[in-house]
This record gives sequence, structure tokens and C-alpha cells, in this order.
Amino acid sequence: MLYHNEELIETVRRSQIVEEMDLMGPISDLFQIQHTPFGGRACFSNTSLPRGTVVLDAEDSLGESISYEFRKEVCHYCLLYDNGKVMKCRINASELEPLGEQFKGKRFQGAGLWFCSPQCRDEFLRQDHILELISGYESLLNGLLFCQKRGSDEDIDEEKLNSIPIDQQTIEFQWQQLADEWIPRVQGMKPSKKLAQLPHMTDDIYCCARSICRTLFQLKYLDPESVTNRSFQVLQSNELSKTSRFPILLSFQIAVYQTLYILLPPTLHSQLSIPKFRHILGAEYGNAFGIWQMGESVGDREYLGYWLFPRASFFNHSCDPNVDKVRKGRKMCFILNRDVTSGTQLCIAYNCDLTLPVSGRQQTMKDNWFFECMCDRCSSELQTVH
Ligand SMILES: C[S@@+](CC[C@H](N)C(=O)[O-])C[C@H]1O[C@@H](n2cnc3c(N)ncnc32)[C@H](O)[C@@H]1O
Repeated sequence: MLYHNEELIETVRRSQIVEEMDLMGPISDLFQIQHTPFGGRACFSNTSLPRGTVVLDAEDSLGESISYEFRKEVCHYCLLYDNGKVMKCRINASELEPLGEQFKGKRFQGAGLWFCSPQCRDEFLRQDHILELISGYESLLNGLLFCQKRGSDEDIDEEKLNSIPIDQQTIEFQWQQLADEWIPRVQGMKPSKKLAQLPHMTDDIYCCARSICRTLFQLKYLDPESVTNRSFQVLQSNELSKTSRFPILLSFQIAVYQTLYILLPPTLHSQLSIPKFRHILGAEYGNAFGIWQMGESVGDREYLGYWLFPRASFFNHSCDPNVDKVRKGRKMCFILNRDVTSGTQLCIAYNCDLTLPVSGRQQTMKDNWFFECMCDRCSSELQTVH
């Protein structure tokens, strides 16, 4: 029942923001968001712009996920990756003491954070309210260690789980069941009994829970009127397309939610709700940018994780993009690779091999991004093919 109310409030709030989105200031002075006949909303230049123009400099990521495999090899502040070298700098409990008493006398595991230098560690620690995020991370890490020690007798048949057809009704039913049965059963339990309800935490569940923990933390302190927050609230959710393609994801999402529900400390637990959680994950599917190793060619670089930039999520894909995306540390820059006239749609390339013939590109977009590419290049090449 509670969940229905929460969902209704979220839906009304978001639809108000969608209306307000048109009235609010632009994401950039150089382009505006407009609706397209196909492909939803997209970015269009306000004026003629020369090649090399930075149309958007995005530093306001909301949530980032470093793959488990690279958790010690990527700096958790500047995202440096040094060819597989383990980052040497970690946080000690003594460094946290000036920030608060919370970890005094407790065994602190380092919250799963690694940094390339004391400077990056200090920058990370300088963020407002950072102890809340560190407590969340530390609790998730302790949960992972607990699960590794406890082991699992579950034998997950991925193939079987992925063959169960999923539609919107199934998704709603599963979440409703969690809200009606699991949450009321667990919420009144003592902490030790609650811990026994923790689903087996795989590496992927751990990484996803960390990323959501970070997003909840950032959303808690983000100005609700900021363009970043408003953009985030109206991001397209790809929950249904992704979950129906990979049905196993539904049980995965529920396990991540249960993990967060049990492990998040009160300051972040208060930020967790099913509609918010579903919007965060639904927005990540199809909007997140890959965090790639820098300085290597496309075929040779490591995929280190992903992050979300709400303001940069309105760029559509084109197989002949006029905007290049370049990561500079914690920042994503979007730079014109040619001159454009006023009113031109500004497009980036999503992760796709643009040297493939049109059939291959169409298949890649369908398989990885769940849409039929209608970019100018595909449209004209498809006309020639048929
Ligand atoms: C990152 S979002 C881009 C913004 C999106 N158009 C919106 O309204 O939120 C990606 C989604 O935009 C649409 N899209 C992007 N590029 C497209 C293209 N070349 N052809 C058709 N649809 C496209 C698809 O629905 C895709 O899932």
C-alpha cells in the first residue's frame, strides 16, 4: 500500500518537472533540448558554431561504478588507471577522526576506496558530509566480507532465469511483493536477525549497491532546483527494455535493493525508496557513459566502469557524430568535431563500431542500447540498401 503512494507521488513530481523542464534555463548556452519526431528529446545548436567548440563540460556525475575487477587499480577520485598497478593510497581511521567520532575505536576496513595520491584522497575527504558516504561504503564492504565468509549454497541457473519472459506487469508484481511482504517482515527485526536476511552478495551486487549508495548520497545534498537534479529526474528510464532483454536482472535488482535496505546506515537508509531506486537504475540503463582507460585505442582500452551525467544524457546517437566525448579525469567534455550551423542536431556516438556496415550498426544499437538507430547516416544507407 505504502509503495503505491510513494509511486504516485514520484510520478506526479516527475511530470511536473517535465513541464518545468521547458521553462527552466538551458543546460548549455550553446544548445537547447527539443523533441524529435523519432528518438525522443535531443540537443540542437542555438547558433552557428566552429569545430573545436566545447558544447558541454560536465563535472556533475551522479553515481559512478568502478568494476570489481578494477576496484584497487582505479583512483576513486580522479579515475586514473595506471596499467593495472594497484593504487597505493588508502584512508586510515585516524584521517577520519577530525571529520567526526563515528569511526573512533571501530575496526575500519578502508571503505573499499583506493587513491592514486594523498592529494586525491584529501580532495575526496574534503567533500561535504563525506562521512555519510564512507559509512555507507564501509557497511557494504562489511556485508560483502560477511557473505564471503558465510558462503552460498544457492546454485543460480543464469540460463534458466534469463529465459523467463518479463513484461511490465511482472516487474510491478515483484516490486509490490517486496513492498508488501519482505519489507514489513524485515523492518522490525533486530540488527543481527536482519543481517541473516541479507541476500548472497556477489561482486556485481556489491558494485551496483555502492553506485546506488553514492547516488542516494549525492541526491540527498543536491539542490533540487539545480539543472543536474532536474535533468536527472526526467531521464528516460530503460528499465523495461533492459530487464525484458535480460530477465535475470529483475532478481538482481531486488537483491541489490534488499542489500541496501539491510546495510545502509540510517542517514542514507532514509533516502531509499523503491520508486527512487528503480528510477536510478532505469536511468543508468541506456544513459550511463562508460569509464574507459585513457590513452589507448578503442579496441585496446579497458572498460573500468560507468558513470552517469544527467545533463549530458540528452545527446542522441549518430553513426556520423558531430560531437566527440573526451574524458579528462573526473570530467566529460563534449567537443564539436566540425563546424555546425544554427539548429543542427548535436549527436555523439554511443559505444558502437562505426566502421560496420549499416546492418551491423543497427544490430549493435538494438542489442546494446535497445533502439533502432534512425540517424541520418543509417536512414540514407538503409534507403540505398532497400
Ligand atoms: C541517452 S538517451 C538520449 C536522450 C533521449 N532521446 C531522451 O529523450 O531522453 C538515449 C535514447 O534516445 C533515443 N535515441 C538516441 N539516439 C537515437 C537514434 N540515433 N535513433 C533513434 N533513437 C535514438 C533512444 O530512445 C535511446 O534509448
